[in-house]
Amino acid sequence: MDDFQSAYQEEEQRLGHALASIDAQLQQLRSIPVYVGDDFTEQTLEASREERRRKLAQSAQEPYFGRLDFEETDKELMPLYIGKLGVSNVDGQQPLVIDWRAPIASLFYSFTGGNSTSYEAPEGLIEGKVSLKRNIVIRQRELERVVDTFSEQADTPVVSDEFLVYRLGENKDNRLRDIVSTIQAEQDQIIRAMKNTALIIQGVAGSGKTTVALHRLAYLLYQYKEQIRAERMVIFAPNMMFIDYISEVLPELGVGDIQQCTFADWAAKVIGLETVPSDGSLGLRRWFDDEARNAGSQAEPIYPGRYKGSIEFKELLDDYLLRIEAECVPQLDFEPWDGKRLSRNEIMEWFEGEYKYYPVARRKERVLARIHRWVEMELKKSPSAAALKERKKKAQQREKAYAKKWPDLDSLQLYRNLFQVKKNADFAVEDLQARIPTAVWKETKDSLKKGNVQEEDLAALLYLYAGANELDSKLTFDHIVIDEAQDFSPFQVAVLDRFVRGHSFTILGDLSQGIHYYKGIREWQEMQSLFAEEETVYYALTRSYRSTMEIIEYANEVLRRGVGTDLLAVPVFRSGDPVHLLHASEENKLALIRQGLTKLLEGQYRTTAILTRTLDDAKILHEALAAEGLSVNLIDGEMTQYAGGISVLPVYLSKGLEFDTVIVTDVDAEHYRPQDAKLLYVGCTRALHELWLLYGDHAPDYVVTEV
Ligand SMILES: Nc1ncnc2c1ncn2[C@@H]1O[C@H](COP(=O)(O)OP(=O)(O)OP(=O)(O)O)[C@@H](O)[C@H]1O
Repeated sequence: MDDFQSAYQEEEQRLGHALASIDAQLQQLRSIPVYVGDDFTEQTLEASREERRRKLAQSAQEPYFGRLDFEETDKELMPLYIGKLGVSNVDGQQPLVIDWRAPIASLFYSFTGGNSTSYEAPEGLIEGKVSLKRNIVIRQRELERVVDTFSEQADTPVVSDEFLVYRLGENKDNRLRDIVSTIQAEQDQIIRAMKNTALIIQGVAGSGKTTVALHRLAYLLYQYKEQIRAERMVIFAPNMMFIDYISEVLPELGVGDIQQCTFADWAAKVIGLETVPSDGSLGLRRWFDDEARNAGSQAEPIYPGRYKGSIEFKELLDDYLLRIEAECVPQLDFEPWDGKRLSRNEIMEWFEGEYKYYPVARRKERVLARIHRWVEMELKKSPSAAALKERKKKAQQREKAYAKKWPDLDSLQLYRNLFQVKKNADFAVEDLQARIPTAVWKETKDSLKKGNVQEEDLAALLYLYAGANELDSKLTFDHIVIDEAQDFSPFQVAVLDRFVRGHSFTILGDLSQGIHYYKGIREWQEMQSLFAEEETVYYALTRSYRSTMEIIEYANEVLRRGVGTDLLAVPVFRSGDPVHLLHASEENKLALIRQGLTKLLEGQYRTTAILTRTLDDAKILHEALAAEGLSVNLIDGEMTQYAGGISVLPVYLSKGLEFDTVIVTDVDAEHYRPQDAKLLYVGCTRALHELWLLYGDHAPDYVVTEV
């Protein structure tokens, strides 16, 4: 019997033993009648039994995916079996399967060869030696595959990528999946990083940023179970379709209830806007489809979105908030009835003294309540019942009138005041206005006048809200994930920092995919500088797991030529077809697209994207393909679900997604301007196995047409 056969047999036996133990525990739990009564203690016990039943039933299908033989210094060698959920043996004394998030399981991911290794446990650093790292595929209780990625016995004992490459070669369906069995060391480091840190992650396309962020949430919930709750964690994602695309990973990891939304949806809810400002799809269209808007301009223009997302604007609002506080109390005494007076000085004393540490809207509320109490005390001193009645009536009217003299501290009203939308401003703002670029000021004022709030105004509105009001604990988070963070502004992150405890952020993105030039960041330093040095850690992920080597090398060349960046992806050694570079004309375009669809139509692949430059192009192509009898989905930015199969979409909406094959159409100078290299890079890097590029007569300089 060779080594492989004996390993397989050994694992088959061990699997039988593990399944028998899990089945026995499950049976025992199922034999306990389900409690349906009203006793609270019994209900709690029943809930925990139900949770165990659910977990054991899940483990009974695929109990583990890896084995690590670890010999702790001066202790016996222990084969550790690692799975998505931890399971003890029948008597509950020994671990049968170790949860992938447990400290010791980190060895499975961080071990990269060598004689000694260590891991961080709650009791300190544990040292020892690894003699075997084995990947085990179990599907529906059957052992399918055993691959040793490290063995001390091997001739060249190094950790190999064999299993990873096997996994990456699989076809994907229309959902992102968990990667617990193949998390790489550099990804593991991010997943297990300390909770109270603002992690900033620059990761090349396909480096697993989104996936890693989702695994990190599962890890944090496991590691800090006493301190955090799933409902108080949030993922900010670019659109609802993307949220649908990632929706299976967390349930696969046994995690539910984490909030997932766009920043605009969440912000509009907090501020109480009736409609969510149109983001993305409309804004993007205007920008990407309007060639004229950029033509010829060399210097960077002032983009209102960049300005309103800047720390400079935040600082202006800090000054504005100080002004609001200083000018909030009306310049008059309060007279509940003739002859009785509460001076403004006294009112100011309350406002500035006792209530000083409350946010201004709360202070206003407190002061008005105090005035009301003062009135009631004074009323008691009335000389007669008739006088009391008369005074009471007057006081009621005057209290109302006096309250109206106070400014409206609703954040939208404050913002409108800053842009002088109202005739009689509550606060003097001329000096502040002078600091806002005129074009931005005018555009914003016009838009607010029409009753419109734009997406780029949301950070400021939230900031005014958070500055003026006491934040309800229901509004604050235990952890915030920001995906595609290169399209976020520093101000957005700064304002989110007000809504999270301990700067607990996972901020991920890729500057090479920063296609929303009019609002995103240019350097990660713009985000890092928001935090003190000890509050933030920066990681760079450079290995790309999604695409074949051929695709990554091609996409890298686009970046090298078009952007001159050094943020290039390093491929995992997985080879596939050369990139299909085809000259296309209006006449043969559909025929070439059909060629690119072959494997999907034959059932070998499950997803193909045809990427156009604009939404209008996508609509036209969608119609043409549908007329040929193909079943094609048009993705237009308004969709909330991603169905897989053949999709036609503008390239800018493909961000974050991936497809077995990608066909990029219209790659010519008319559709791709010199500044669109990043956009093309995004398109190319969506492909897992095949990339087809249909270029026209005049391809931009950054497009290689021969390989
Ligand atoms: N360690 C890993 N093992 C197996 N697959 C992995 C691993 N890391 C990432 N992947 C796969 O690589 C692909 C890309 O992952 P993901 O979408 O999370 O990357 P990303 O960095 O967010 O990409 P992009 O910025 O290009 O949208 C996914 O199919 C994911 O399953």
